[in-house]
Amino acid sequence: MKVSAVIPAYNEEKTIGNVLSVVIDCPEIEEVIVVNDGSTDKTSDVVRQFPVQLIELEENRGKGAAMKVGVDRATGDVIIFLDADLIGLTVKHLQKMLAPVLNGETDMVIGIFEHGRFATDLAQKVSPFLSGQRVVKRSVIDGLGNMEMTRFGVEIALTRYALAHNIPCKEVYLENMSHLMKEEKLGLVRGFLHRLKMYWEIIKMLPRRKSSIR
Ligand SMILES: O=c1ccn([C@@H]2O[C@H](COP(=O)(O)OP(=O)(O)O)[C@@H](O)[C@H]2O)c(=O)[nH]1
Ligand SMILES: O=C(O)[C@@H](COP(=O)(O)O)O[C@H]1O[C@H](CO)[C@@H](O)[C@H](O)[C@H]1O
Repeated sequence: MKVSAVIPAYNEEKTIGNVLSVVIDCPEIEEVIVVNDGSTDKTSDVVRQFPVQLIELEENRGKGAAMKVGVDRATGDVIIFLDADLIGLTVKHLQKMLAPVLNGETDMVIGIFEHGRFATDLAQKVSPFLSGQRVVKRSVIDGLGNMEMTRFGVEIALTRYALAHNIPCKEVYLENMSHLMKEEKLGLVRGFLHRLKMYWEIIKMLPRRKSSIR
């Protein structure tokens, strides 16, 4: 099975170089596609220093849309999605995530931070289904109709789709990995406001409760 990496990136000039230097060293990954989701920093300048494909979106369209654009360009049967702000990524992490799909054990893998940093470990312990580190068979993604609308709800949408269709899914632990938090990127106040917006985008993808009014 051919593996494509799809990396959505919005203002990640500080971290995307380290992520790409590891991803291009992973022998199982045959193509790497970065989708610059309307960044206003030097994300694209950094990406151009690597032998990867770069797709530029003129405006910010949200994470789910950036991922969909990347999937549409990708030619692999298996897609590994990675965030561009990872800290501590290694080739071993990538191989640990890829193995269960490549050996036929499962159709989706979710990578969970472990022993990285307290705050990011805790977030993923509480809500592992939000993690952006995923390996997914293309056939699964193709079934998800609304990916481009989901923004930060994309992971919940993927997880819900897998549950609804009995698609096998496995979690693997990614030791000593973390990511930059919104508050670290944007400052406490702006970061927190962006966090609230993200939670709203996630909530919108949750199933609606049936009305109790008869
Ligand atoms: O509108 C957005 C928001 C985020 N991202 C990317 O999605 C990944 C996960 O985002 P994260 O949870 O780190 O949120 P952020 O802190 O970037 O808001 C990162 O690679 C971001 O650059 C994106 O492509 N478009
Ligand atoms: O960990 C979380 O609470 C959020 C927000 O992370 P930050 O610490 O604000 O970067 O990030 C996760 O959830 C997002 C929505 O599902 C995903 O898109 C991210 O990949 C994931 O890291």
